[in-house]
Amino acid sequence: MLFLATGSSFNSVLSAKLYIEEIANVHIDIEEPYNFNEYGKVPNDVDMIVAVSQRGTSTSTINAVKKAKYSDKPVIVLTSIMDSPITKLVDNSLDMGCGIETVGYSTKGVSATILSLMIMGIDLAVESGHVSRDIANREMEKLEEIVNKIPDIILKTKAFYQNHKMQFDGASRISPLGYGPNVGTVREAETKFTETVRVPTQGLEIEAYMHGPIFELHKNYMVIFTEIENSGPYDRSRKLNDFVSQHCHNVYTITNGSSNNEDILGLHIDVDELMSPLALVVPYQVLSYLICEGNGVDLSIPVYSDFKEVMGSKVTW
Ligand SMILES: O=P(O)(O)OC[C@H]1O[C@](O)(CO)[C@@H](O)[C@@H]1O
Repeated sequence: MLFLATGSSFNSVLSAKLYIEEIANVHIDIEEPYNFNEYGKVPNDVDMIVAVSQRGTSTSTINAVKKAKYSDKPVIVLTSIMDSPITKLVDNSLDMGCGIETVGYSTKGVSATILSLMIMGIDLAVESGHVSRDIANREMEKLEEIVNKIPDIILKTKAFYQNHKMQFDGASRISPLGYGPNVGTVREAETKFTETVRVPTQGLEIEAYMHGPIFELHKNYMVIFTEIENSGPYDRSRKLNDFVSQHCHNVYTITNGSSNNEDILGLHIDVDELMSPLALVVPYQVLSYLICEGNGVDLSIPVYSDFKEVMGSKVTW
């Protein structure tokens, strides 16, 4: 499958990619739509192209759908606005069901995109005979359990922020780090912090961080690890965490596990690693909001009011 998505939608596909690949036994490529338009080709072995655009107005994703339609592959759209411009280009659009994102910065849309994609993966797995209906039902229950935990995750994140308010509000550079499916989570942390908090942020996979970016580490910067207990790379992430902590005063961890360490936000949830971005993205969203509030960032005032018009990055309708 080839996915076309940008910004938070790209990050959401990246967050769900490993789960879909595992449950439905498919391979997924994700392309930035602009790059696809300028340089891309649809590989012969692609069976389906899925364009993801929450609001359905991103110019590059719309143009990518136009180009994708020249291939002989089916093209579908996943969006939250079922009469948005992108939906006019295809016969089949799927509603991610979250409605209009009133805050302007993709938040519930990210959770809805990740959840919709995981449900699509389960449906695909059943339809292709890769898993039984019983297994699919159990997977759906697991997703529901995560969604039900979101209010508690929000509360825990708020308490964690209050304990470290000075550090979060004063952060001058943030490096959210993760691995596996949570590379999508930390990419979204990067998008959310830069869009809203507006401090330099780079979300990276732990091993990629070791190959260059770590050398910018300063004792006053902030590093946030994103960890799933008992996952394959967990020990390696802890080891890097220990190393980084020797050189930086503000090192925190967001984990599904529990901890008495005040620098660890333990969500205390039982979650499959491949589903975990659905839960672990929430603390980053809440922290973005709280830091904005703490720093007096008024999100209703656009930073560059003429940007979209000058660059044509969104279509108006
Ligand atoms: O999913 P959409 O609606 O195509 O938007 C993609 C991205 O465009 C933005 O709205 C602006 O770049 C981001 O907030 C968002 O992640």
